[in-house]
Amino acid sequence: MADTQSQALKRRGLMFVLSSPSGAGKTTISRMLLDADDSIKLSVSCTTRSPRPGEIDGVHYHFVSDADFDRMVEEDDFYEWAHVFGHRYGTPKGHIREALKQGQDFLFDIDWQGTQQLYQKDRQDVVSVFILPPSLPELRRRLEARAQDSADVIESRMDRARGEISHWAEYEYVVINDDVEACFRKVQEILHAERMERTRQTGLIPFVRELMGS
Ligand SMILES: Nc1nc2c(ncn2[C@@H]2O[C@H](COP(=O)(O)OP(=O)(O)O)[C@@H](O)[C@H]2O)c(=O)[nH]1
Ligand SMILES: Nc1ncnc2c1ncn2[C@@H]1O[C@H](COP(=O)(O)OP(=O)(O)O)[C@@H](O)[C@H]1O
Repeated sequence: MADTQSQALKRRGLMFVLSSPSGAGKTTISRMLLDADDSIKLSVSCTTRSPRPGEIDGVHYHFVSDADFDRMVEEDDFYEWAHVFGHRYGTPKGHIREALKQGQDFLFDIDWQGTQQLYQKDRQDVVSVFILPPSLPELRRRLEARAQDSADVIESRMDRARGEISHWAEYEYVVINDDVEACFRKVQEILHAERMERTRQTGLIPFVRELMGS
């Protein structure tokens, strides 16, 4: 039987935010979600940090110079931006607002500062999820196993982890990333449930009118 709700009813898109201390697994979970779900697109951020091995410009980040970032700030091209780990990161405005109206969902891998800015601008469209590591020693193991940062960068990420974790209660959902598959399924369930949230389903009013014959 056709699923009327997912096929026919119009829906406003949502801004699905994943935050965590560095190394807790938000990039891994984001990639699993993007692979599994054609209806959500990554909001590709700009950053002044250098690419890690395997990162592709325009796919994982737009890697920009300090001067380019300055120009984008001046021209008001960012939806939100913040200083993180001595670099700047920002969400380019692009066509996000227009696309949300058309029902497009966006995934944001951003920190707590960016999440606060989205809350202030578009609270009703934001669904926020904080990913916690099972323990701090495990967080360190993951940063070391990722093997993409020098020892002093790992130290500085560990130093900042407590500060980032202290923002956990500003998020609507909190998931512990112990087993990666289990964590992914929980995050996916949150996304599926939030798509059904009544006020996002803009097609419900005409549907119910017709259902009731008025
Ligand atoms: N506010 C904000 N934070 C961002 C943005 N893009 C990435 N971040 C955050 O910057 C932090 C550092 O990201 P990254 O250098 O990729 O390291 P990671 O934490 O190991 O993935 C993470 O907390 C990201 O969520 C953005 O556009 N805006
Ligand atoms: N549940 C998990 N168990 C073990 N290793 C994990 C788990 N989730 C992620 N990892 C690994 O930990 C490292 C950091 O994950 P990553 O997704 O890059 O974190 P973040 O984007 O939050 O910095 C990666 O090497 C990743 O493969």
